[in-house]
Order: sequence, then C-alpha cells, then structure tokens
Amino acid sequence: MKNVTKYTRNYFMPPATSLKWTQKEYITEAPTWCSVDLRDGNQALIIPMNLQEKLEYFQVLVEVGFKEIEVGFPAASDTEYTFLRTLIEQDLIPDDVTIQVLTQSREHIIEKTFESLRGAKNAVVHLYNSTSLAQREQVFRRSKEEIKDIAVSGAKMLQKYAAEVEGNFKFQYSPESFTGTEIEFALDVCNSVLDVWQPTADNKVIINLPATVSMSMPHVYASQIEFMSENMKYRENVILSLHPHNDRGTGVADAELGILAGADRVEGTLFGNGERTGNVDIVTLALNMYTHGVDPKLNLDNLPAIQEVYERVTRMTIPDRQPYAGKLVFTAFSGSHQDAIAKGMKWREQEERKHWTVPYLPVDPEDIGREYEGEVIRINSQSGKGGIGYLLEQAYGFELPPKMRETLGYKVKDVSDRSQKELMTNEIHDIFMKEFVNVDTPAALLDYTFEGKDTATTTIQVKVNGETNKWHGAGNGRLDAISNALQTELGISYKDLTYKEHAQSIGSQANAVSYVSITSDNGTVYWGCGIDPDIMNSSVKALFSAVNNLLKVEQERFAATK
Ligand SMILES: CC(=O)SCCNC(=O)CCNC(=O)[C@H](O)C(C)(C)COP(=O)(O)OP(=O)(O)OC[C@H]1O[C@@H](n2cnc3c(N)ncnc32)[C@H](O)[C@@H]1OP(=O)(O)O
Ligand SMILES: CC(C)C(=O)C(=O)O
Ligand SMILES: [Mg+2]
Repeated sequence: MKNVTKYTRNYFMPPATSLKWTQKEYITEAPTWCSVDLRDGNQALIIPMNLQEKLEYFQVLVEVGFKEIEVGFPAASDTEYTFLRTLIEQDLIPDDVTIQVLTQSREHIIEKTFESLRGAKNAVVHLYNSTSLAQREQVFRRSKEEIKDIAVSGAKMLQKYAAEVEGNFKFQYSPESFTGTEIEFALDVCNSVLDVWQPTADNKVIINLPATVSMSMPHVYASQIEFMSENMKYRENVILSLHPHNDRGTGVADAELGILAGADRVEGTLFGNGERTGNVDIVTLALNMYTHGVDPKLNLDNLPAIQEVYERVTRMTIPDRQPYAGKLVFTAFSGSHQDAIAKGMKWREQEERKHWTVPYLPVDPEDIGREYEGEVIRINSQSGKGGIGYLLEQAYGFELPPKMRETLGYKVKDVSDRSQKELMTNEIHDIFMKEFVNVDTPAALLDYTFEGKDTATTTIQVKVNGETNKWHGAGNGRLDAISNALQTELGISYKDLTYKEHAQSIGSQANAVSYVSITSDNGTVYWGCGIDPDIMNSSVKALFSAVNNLLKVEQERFAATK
C-alpha cells in the first residue's frame, strides 16, 4: 500500500474511564431495540421502498417484536410523509409500539416533521446535527459554540412544536459523527441539549451516540460510551443509545461492547442494511445473545420468512456467509466437521441434553426456521465418511459398518472431485446402490439350498459369463459354506469374512440389510451389501456383492496364478 502516510487515526480516545466493561463477560439482558430499517436502511437503497413496501416491512418489524421503529424522515419526500400519515390515519401502529422520526435541526424541517406526526399516539422525535471535527471544518465551517448552538436551538424547537401539536412525544438527540468528535465536546453538546429538555423519571430522553462512521477498534468505542455514560448529566433519566455502522466490519462488536459499557438501547437494522457497509445487524446481535442463553426479546423463529420479505422489498441480497441468515452458514462440506456434527447430533438423540453443544453449529438451525436436511451436511470432494454415512442413515436407514463408510466415502469423493460438483443425497444413494448393493456381475446367484445343521453343506447355482453352474460347498455355517464354494469354483481366495445386518426402518417395506467384507490375500478389503425381505437372502447377496467387487478388480490376477 503506497499511500499509508495519507491516513491517520481520526477518532478521539477518551480520558481514562473506569473500564468496568472489561470485567463483564457477556450481555445479561436484552437492550431496548430500535429498528432503523425504514429510515437509515431505506435512505441507503438504490431505489427507496415505496409506500406498499414500507407498509409490508413495517408489519414484519412489528411481528419481529420491535417496540421502537424509526419509520422515516418525513420531511424528505412525499412517500416518507404519506407513509407516516397512513400508519397514523389507518391506525396501523400497535399500542405498545412507538414510532420514531428523524429531523435535521432546521425549523422548516422540524415544522414539517411535527405536521406529519399529528395524531400519533406515541412518537420519538429524533434530532441530529453533526459535531465532528471534520464536519465542523469542512461542511459547516463553524466553531464549536456555533455547532452546539445548532443542537440547542433544535432542542428548543422540538419543545416548541411538541407543545403545539397533538400527540405524545418523546425526544432523542444524536451528535451525528460522534466517533469523529472530541469526546469532551460531544459530552458538552449532549449535556447542553439535556439542559434544555430537563429529563425526568417520567419523561426520559434518548441520547444516541452513533458510530456514524466507525473509525476505531471496538474497545475505543466502548471506552467512549463508558466516558459518556459516566459523565452525562441527568444520567438516570437518559436512555443511552448506540447506533453503530459497520465501516470496519465491527458493527456487532461495537454494539456488544457498547452495551457492556453502559448503553441501554441499540439502533440497527435487520441483516445490517444501511448506509455504506450498513448499520449494525440486529439479527446477529439478538442471536448472539440467544446462543448465550439470554432472551433477546425478539422473535426470529422463522428467519427465512423475514429474509424473503427483506430481500424482495429492499432489493438487497443477503450474502451466503451472513451470520445466522446466510444460505451456507449451517453447512459443513468438510469431512472432519461433518463427522463431528453427525456424532454430536447422535449424542443428542441418545438422551435429553439440556444445552445445545453440537460442534460447529453455534445455534440449532431449527430454532430459527432452518432445516437439517439438505442444509447442514452437504457433500463434495472435501467431505468424509462421517458425513456421507450420516446422510445415508438419515435419509435411507443404512447403518454402514465404519470401515465400509470409509470405502464408500472415497468413492463418493472421487465422483465429486472428477465431476467438480456437489453431490445430492440421492446421488450418494445411487453410488452406494450401484457399487455395493446386490452386485451380480460377473457372478449371479440363481439359487441355493442347504443340508446339515451345525455344519452346513450347500448347493448353489451360479451364472458366470452366460454359463450356469451348479457348485457344492461345506463350511462352519451357511454363509461360510457358500463362501467356500465360491472360492473353490471361482479360483479366488480371501480371508476375514465379516458380517453385519440390520432391519431397514426407512422405506415402504421392511427389508433386511446385510453387509459383508472379505479381505483378499494381498490385503485389500472388498465390501458388499445385500437387501432382501429375507434375512438369509440378504446375507448371501451381500457376500456375492463383495465377491463380485473382488472379481472386478482381481480376476485377472487370480487367473494368472492358476
Ligand atoms: C447520518 C445520517 O444518516 S443523517 C440522515 C441523513 N438522511 C437524509 O439526509 C435523508 C433525507 N434528507 C433529505 O431528504 C434532505 O436532505 C432534506 C429534505 C432533509 C433537506 O434537503 P435540502 O435542504 O435540500 O438539502 P441538504 O440536506 O443538502 O441540506 C444541507 C444544508 O443543511 C445543513 N444541515 C445538514 N444537516 C443538518 C442538521 N442536522 N441540522 C441543521 N442543518 C443541517 C447543511 O449544513 C447544509 O446547509 P447550507 O444550506 O447552509 O449549506
Ligand atoms: C442520524 C444519525 C443517528 C445516523 O444515522 C448516524 O449518525 O449514523
Ligand atoms: Mg446511521
């Protein structure tokens, strides 16, 4: 980077504070949430929402459980104004919801703002002016006293119009660009506004400290908030609010540390829509709390439904990696993660577990309306036996022996690697069926009979290369007898025959499923699976499948040694 000397730190570290927030471990109580989707979110859209879209979004915010909603900047446009009038005149604001509107500190704008609020049951009028060094110098070209005066005169105008207009109004002040403001000056401006408003226990006011542009690491913002909280006049009658933006990618951290540092309230948006890199994402903040076992007091049970409305009316898209909401955030493609998730899920199934601790899944996807199937474990060339086996078991009821899972795992990965694509569960099932189940080439079983009880003897009819043969064998058990017949007649040898079976619980009819492995004399293990309503048939089919898999690879070698 060739221009590093062009930049410096434009924020102001406060004088020493108590740093009590550094001793706090986590957020123990939900702050008051205020959605600014319809204002800060809306002002950042390429095409701001129209009336119908704003009405639909407002309804979503109410359903999510916001009790404070900044509905717009009524003086900005006809749509903003009409939207507010529609909410009021059509009685669309629930009694327990307070709407909020934003205004500059300019009389005609304040006047228009109050005009738009006529008849509102409860409303917060939010006044802002920029206080930062950069804006004082470059934009307003005014002294500190003159800037403070904009705030104080605006505060007085709010009082004047509130007294003239019918409605129940509460006041909020934001020293906009707070993070670029000398902290003592920001405090002075806020205290001067508070001196005008004289908040009381029955008439609290909101002081909102925005990271209009985030400029520092989160601990600096937290120290700024703590400084303001510890030094602000009328503190017990002030609701201290945060309004982080995400320029440095730390909006959530700013909000979390700011709450630890003494804030009571957070302004933000769903999924972090908002100016530039966005406002702080309230979904992430709330679910971060939820995963610590603290009720965020918002209803995010059906996040996909909220996302659908959000994406449609804002015309924004939620990135695949967006915390909690992104399409891929619950998905593990990689083998070791899948293995751990599969084992973790099984561990939960074994008995009731009080707390959610499944590795790699910070939240149970089902708690926010997501699904396990097709979401959590997805298969590509990075995947492993654990995940592949888990999917086959969940979707089709196959409980493969661990070593067979491994063999199948490599075959599946290989297909994905060569085709350079993700494989769906049905495709994995197809590979399993084709490679391992009831394999009948080159040797197809036509019939078998047994004689003897303890020591079995058998006669089997087998078709090989179009020719039907009748072969005899004897062994310690029935499967052993057939196995011996096959080795003798096909001119092959193997050892360590293993066998496992279970009933297949998923599917239209209950089948017996058998798995057989045999180890060739060069140490290679071959697997086969048999599926049949009859358990003996399934085990013989499994043996034939394993033997056929051996023959496919090693027939020529055995023929040469004959
Ligand atoms: C950080 C934030 O998100 S702040 C919110 C920003 N949102 C918006 O601005 C969206 C809605 N805004 C609008 O539609 C328009 O800006 C309006 C209708 C409010 C005002 O429009 P206009 O008067 O045409 O222009 P504009 O906003 O550019 O005004 C700039 C003037 O207001 C002054 N000004 C800007 N903000 C403020 C403020 N908070 N208080 C007092 N004066 C202000 C500027 O210094 C400038 O003054 P100048 O005319 O002496 O140069
Ligand atoms: C109006 C203010 C609070 C704002 O949106 C900001 O500073 O980011
Ligand atoms: Mg903002």
